[in-house]
Amino acid sequence: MAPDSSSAGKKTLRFTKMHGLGNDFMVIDGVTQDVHLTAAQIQRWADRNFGIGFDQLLLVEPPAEPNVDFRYRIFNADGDEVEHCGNGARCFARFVLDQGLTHKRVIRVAIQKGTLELHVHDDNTVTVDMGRPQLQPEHIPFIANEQHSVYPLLISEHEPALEISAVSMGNPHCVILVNDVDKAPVQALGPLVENHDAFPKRCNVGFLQILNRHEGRLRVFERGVGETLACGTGACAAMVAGRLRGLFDTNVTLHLLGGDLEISWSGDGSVLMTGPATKVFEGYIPWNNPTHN
Ligand SMILES: N[C@@H](CCC[C@H](N)C(=O)O)C(=O)O
Repeated sequence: MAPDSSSAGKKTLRFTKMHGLGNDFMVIDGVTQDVHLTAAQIQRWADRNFGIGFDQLLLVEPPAEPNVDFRYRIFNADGDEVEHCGNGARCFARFVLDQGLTHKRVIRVAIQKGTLELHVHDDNTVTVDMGRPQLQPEHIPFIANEQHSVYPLLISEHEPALEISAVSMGNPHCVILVNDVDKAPVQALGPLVENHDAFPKRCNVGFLQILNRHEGRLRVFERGVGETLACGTGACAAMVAGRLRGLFDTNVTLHLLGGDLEISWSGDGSVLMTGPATKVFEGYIPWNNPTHN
């Protein structure tokens, strides 16, 4: 019998552990469970030694507006709520189908900024319409006087400025072209760029190696997490950066540490992302609903 997961007093919370190419998630059904989370609680669960361990926590809630099926909220491992998560969106779609929360194969979901449409295919991959990239500096946000596809970013007085692209996929991304991702200084540069003054809301930092017009390799140092095995919004931002520089065609396969994503962008309109979503296990965790203390 399942432990008592009712939300009155000190009980348990039902969750599912999932991943999209190794970018891993604790996914919580906030439709049938009454869930209120604190940043400290999320940090404890995210801990890979003392908690469940994950890059992001995904909270699925009933819709708050018409014409959408659900609302889905995203929290980084550091407890901050963020705007968007591409790998998480695919896992969200699999989750609501697996849990019987919907039978639809085309699902509309509200995120912090706007609405996503997700298509679940027969092979269980999911295509997500990730929306239009935003390039105006004030929308990223990025400090610059005018919009360019490449900006100089000074990290140290003693080093030449980095050449970066700044892209919002709803969340802020900085994309740096490198010759070989295996040798990219991800751990050294990642935190410096993530917290650079030019990105007032911090940023996710992508290191992109172009292989040819249809293929690239990508590593991402994620805001609020560190390097992850894959980043869906990061892959879309890398596609946009590569295309703005004239280096990618419309359909590109991006090889991430955890596997491949297919990204399409015509140079205008929405970016489409297709990839897998995998369930690992379901569990219950002791939980004291903070609103019932
Ligand atoms: N892993 C994600 C992105 C999650 C949010 C990101 N760390 C941020 O702070 O914006 C993805 O697959 O897109």
